[in-house]
Amino acid sequence: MRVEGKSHRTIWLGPDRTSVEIIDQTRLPHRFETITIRDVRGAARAIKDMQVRGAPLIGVTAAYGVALAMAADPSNAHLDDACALLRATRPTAVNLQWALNAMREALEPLAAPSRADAAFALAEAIAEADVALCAAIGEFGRPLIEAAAARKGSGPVQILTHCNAGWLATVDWGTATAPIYKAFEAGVPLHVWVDETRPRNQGASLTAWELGKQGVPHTIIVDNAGGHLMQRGEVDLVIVGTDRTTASGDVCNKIGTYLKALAAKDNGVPFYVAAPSPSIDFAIADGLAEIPIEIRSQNEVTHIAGLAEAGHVENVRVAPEGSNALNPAFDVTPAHLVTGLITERGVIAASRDSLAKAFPEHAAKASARKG
Ligand SMILES: CSC[C@H]1O[C@H](OP(=O)(O)O)[C@H](O)[C@@H]1O
Repeated sequence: MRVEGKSHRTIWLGPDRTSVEIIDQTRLPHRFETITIRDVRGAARAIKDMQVRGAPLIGVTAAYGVALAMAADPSNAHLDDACALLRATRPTAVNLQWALNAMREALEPLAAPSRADAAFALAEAIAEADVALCAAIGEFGRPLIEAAAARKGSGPVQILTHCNAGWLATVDWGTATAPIYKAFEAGVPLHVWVDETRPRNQGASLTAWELGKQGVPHTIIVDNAGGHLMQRGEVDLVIVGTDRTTASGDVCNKIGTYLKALAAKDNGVPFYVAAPSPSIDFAIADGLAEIPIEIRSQNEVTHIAGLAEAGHVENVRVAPEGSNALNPAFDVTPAHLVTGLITERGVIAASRDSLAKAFPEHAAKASARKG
């Protein structure tokens, strides 16, 4: 998307084509800083420390990480080590596994000397495919917002979103924000309620920054205000992202998503999930039982990142010394609470049959693997 008049993607090849540039998202919204990743360890660190985050972008960064590894040492042993290092960074977003499997399947049959060029080409193709997937999600999701505007008759469509499933979480457009950007560009009057999304505030720090840069009207709210607004008719629809959606339509997303889905169900508010196919795990059905939930540092709960007077970003303690904290980074929204999945192939029901019909090749591949 455009930032300060320039078109920006979240990840791109360095000028020497043997390094990768990323936006350091831990510095936003206070500082727009890019960093250069020169090896697979740098890629792994960027994912684990959430300098890059968001399911699609995690997958793309891992793909480039494998390419950097092949540039250093294209041996089978190093390919295995690189994939293991990247796989261990964050467990929940299935895009990471999807990207690593795609890289491995493409590279293993190749002779070592040709692997680096092939790996960079595939990583770039995965990045470009993400842009197209998200743009398609935007086009299929836009009519949902237009229909809400028509139902309202007057006033902006009130959309609530959680965490950051914006262009910062992908290569461009975002997933949940893609329909918002497309509708906004089409002139649909809209306003976005931005869940701050504790503990890392991806909403307040990233989604609000994105929307502000694109001129989209928005208001930051505390996570616990969403149900209150829905009860008062202030939310026309909810659109969120996903880190892993199962073959039966269960949706794993940032912690707090499930509570928004419950409030939406109780108030008759449509609850949509923007779900590109690399974020769908066709190999599993039961999200609660089968999706690994990342448990992150207690410090993310006991401290909050802010901009010090001196201009640097620092963590400030908000909890007493000695208090424990538990920090599950994701939760699972069961399919029956999901109004629809906005995919790159259309808006579909959150059900096994709909997913298998929309993505028959993926369902067949998963079924064949099960034997
Ligand atoms: C477009 S998927 C973005 C998805 O990823 C976020 O998690 P994190 O910031 O921890 O990577 C959040 O669950 C978003 O919905």
